[in-house]
Amino acid sequence: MSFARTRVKICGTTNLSDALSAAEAGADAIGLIFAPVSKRRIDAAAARQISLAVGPSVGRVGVFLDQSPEDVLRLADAARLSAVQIHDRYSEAEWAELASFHPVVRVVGPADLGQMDVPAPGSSITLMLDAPQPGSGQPLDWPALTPAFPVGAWLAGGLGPSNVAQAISALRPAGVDAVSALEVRPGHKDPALVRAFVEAVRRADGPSQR
Ligand SMILES: O=C(O)c1ccccc1N[C@@H]1O[C@H](COP(=O)(O)O)[C@@H](O)[C@H]1O
Repeated sequence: MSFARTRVKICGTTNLSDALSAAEAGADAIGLIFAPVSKRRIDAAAARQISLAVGPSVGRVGVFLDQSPEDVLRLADAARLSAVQIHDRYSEAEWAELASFHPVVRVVGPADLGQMDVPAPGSSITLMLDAPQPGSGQPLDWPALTPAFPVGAWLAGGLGPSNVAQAISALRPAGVDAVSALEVRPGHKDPALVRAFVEAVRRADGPSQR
């Protein structure tokens, strides 16, 4: 499958104002983190209010770590999510079950590349490569990962306005995802950095894709 332009997800959204500025900047999706360990955690009621407010053209991706598939399904419904992003290791049966209800972003690390089957085009599972410590702002060694990076996968890990073009040029991901580099403090975005990030992605895509 070829992609018209690199999709952009602004993750760790905890409040309506940040959600609306991400939408206004042109983000394709916002991320709502339910992982109990996160400094950017949001509850289902607040997430639902944001989901309903951003409108139909902005995806709402729930982010989960150390949570069961049952918890994911319950929160996805309560928060009106359009997709779920999973940082856990589930069984093949659990992935299939989850993917029968929601589009799934399955997060993998550099060590997983080449060790697993890549979802077939049209599958409801999309891979996302992230750094081993999610949400830590640590970039990966993109040139070293180029040969193994799966077609159609998304990229996260230490991305921001100043380095996303380099990452796109090395790996040509279907989408990019960022948190730490866009914040004034955990859970609170700098709208200027969010705008700069979206603009940097659009510039990296080239004029024909804008
Ligand atoms: O950001 C978090 O707190 C977090 C916690 C648990 C799971 C995932 C989390 N964030 C994810 O981390 C990557 C990128 O983060 P960064 O840009 O390197 O700070 C992204 O996939 C977030 O969804």
